[in-house]
Amino acid sequence: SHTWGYGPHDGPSTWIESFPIADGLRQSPINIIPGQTSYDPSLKPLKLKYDPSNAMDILNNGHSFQVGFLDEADSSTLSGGPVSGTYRLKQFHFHWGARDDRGSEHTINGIKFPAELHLVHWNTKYPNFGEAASKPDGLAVVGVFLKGKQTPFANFDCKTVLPASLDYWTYDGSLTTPPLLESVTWIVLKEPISVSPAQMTKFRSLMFSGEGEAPCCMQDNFRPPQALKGRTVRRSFK
Ligand SMILES: COCCCN1C=C(N)c2cc(S(N)(=O)=O)sc2S1(=O)=O
Ligand SMILES: [Zn+2]
Repeated sequence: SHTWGYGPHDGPSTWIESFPIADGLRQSPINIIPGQTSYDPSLKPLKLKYDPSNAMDILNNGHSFQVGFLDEADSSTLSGGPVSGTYRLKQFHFHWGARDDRGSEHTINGIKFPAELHLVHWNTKYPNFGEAASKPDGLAVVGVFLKGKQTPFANFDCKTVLPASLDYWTYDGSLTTPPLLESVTWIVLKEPISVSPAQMTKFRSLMFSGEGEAPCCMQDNFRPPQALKGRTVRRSFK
């Protein structure tokens, strides 16, 4: 089928039919094995600057929901960390499971979290997002695990969404959804943030299906871990 999804007939195992790069050398997500990562003292601290006034819209794109940001200026940016230059925030979105025992895309020692947040940034050395998305250093996505916990969840503001620690793992990877472009420097934070059961229920009440179609709950919208193929995963912390 020309559209891709997460079901039995259009899910991750079928994507290679339309996107041969699915079996490429730097595919994402991956399973992170902390004992097999290498500490790189030359890695700089992550520098994240987010301006809530840049938030523009929220959209159900049929495979997640995403919050879009105005990216005409360097007001919401990522710099430092494993990247050089300045990357602008374009959108953030989530991946989650039908139940709390799965949902994240990256895993740690095979452990899946209930959900994972992706903050997508593009390299301002390129003229726009579309150009950047096809370059090996074009995108930088910050991945944040969500773990279950009874906790009130204030209004969603990028400043409050990040955990206390910005310690991270980093590796060269790809988009985890078609077109699976191998243009992403992945920066996966070690410390998860908390999300309440009510929040997870809200995620699972979203729909893959559109208006007037048979309702199909949006859940299990995650790609399983892909082969490392010789890549090194570096960490910013001892
Ligand atoms: C030219 O545009 C190519 C596609 C653009 N994007 C669509 C996605 N599904 C997508 C998934 C992303 S993820 N799950 O790897 O962070 S980032 C991202 S995205 O960069 O915002
Ligand atoms: Zn994602």
